[in-house]
Amino acid sequence: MNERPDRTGTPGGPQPPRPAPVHTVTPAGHGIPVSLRHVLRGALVVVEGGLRRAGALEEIRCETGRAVARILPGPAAARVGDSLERLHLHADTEQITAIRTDLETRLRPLAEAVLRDVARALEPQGARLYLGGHLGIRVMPPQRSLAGGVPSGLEGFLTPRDAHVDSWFNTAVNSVNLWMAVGPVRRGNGLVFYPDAYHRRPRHDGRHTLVPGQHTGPPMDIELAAGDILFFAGDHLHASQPNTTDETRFVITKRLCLGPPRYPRHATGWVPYEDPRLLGGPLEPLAALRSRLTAGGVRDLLRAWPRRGLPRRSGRSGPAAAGRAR
Ligand SMILES: O=C(O)CCC(=O)C(=O)O
Ligand SMILES: [Fe+2]
Repeated sequence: MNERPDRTGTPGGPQPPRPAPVHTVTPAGHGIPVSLRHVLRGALVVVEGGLRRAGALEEIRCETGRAVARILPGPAAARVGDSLERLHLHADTEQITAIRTDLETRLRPLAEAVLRDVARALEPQGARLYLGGHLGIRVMPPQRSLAGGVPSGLEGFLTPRDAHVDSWFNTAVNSVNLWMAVGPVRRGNGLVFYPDAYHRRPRHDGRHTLVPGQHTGPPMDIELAAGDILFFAGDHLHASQPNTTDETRFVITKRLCLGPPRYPRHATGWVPYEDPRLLGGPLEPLAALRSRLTAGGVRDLLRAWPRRGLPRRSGRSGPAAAGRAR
């Protein structure tokens, strides 16, 4: 049974998650039939094989294989081979952490290309889309294999992140999460959602912790095949499922905003979203301006100024530069 840290106000204590209701769509020749409005109303939508478009899944897995070969001794890397799900059998926690960190740099251009491709392929949304600077490389080994000095600050990336809403951190409230399965996601190593809590604005402690005792409704989990992309509203209450399976779970996350980003007043950070029309041209340096010229963007400048002067343009360059949104 999956044990979850339980801050949620489920009467009678923690309940095992039930399968979440998801809408499954298949990309067709003309594009990806997903309405982001529907997602922002709370729907969980799976785009079957979305990451296989343009061979992205294979490229990501190959690049990951190269990271494994750079960090593990030859024989261990050979034993991992194509089976990234078995990484924890041949790499210790420190090595997995190093591979994950390496991938934050190596996979960034590819993940950005996937996001641009998906945004282009989506059915017309009736509003401009903005591309999030966030990149999440989420390599989650089975809990029982994590040993020794598990580094802090990697909750949601290497170790489980408790129930949260993404905009408590740095994302916009109108942001949609693209949770892209690089390997299979099982019940027992994925995400849990609390759909009843969506739109109820669950209270948090001012940082990233849910105030206990609130009604969140029952937890629901999901299963994905390698290559599937789950679209969900980042402001769904959700949590990592502590990995009780025998497989390392590997997911990459990017984000899209429907319309100009709106940041909540009490966010602890800020992440840029870029106007794709300006990317790749002379106006590219202005691509994140729309998200900078928001109350959240200005608050972030004021927060950052005394510490490090004016920040650079955006989080697109440099590993984990935009701060890690959860
Ligand atoms: O993958 C996980 O365990 C956490 C994911 C998450 O919180 C997110 O994508 O916002
Ligand atoms: Fe999250």
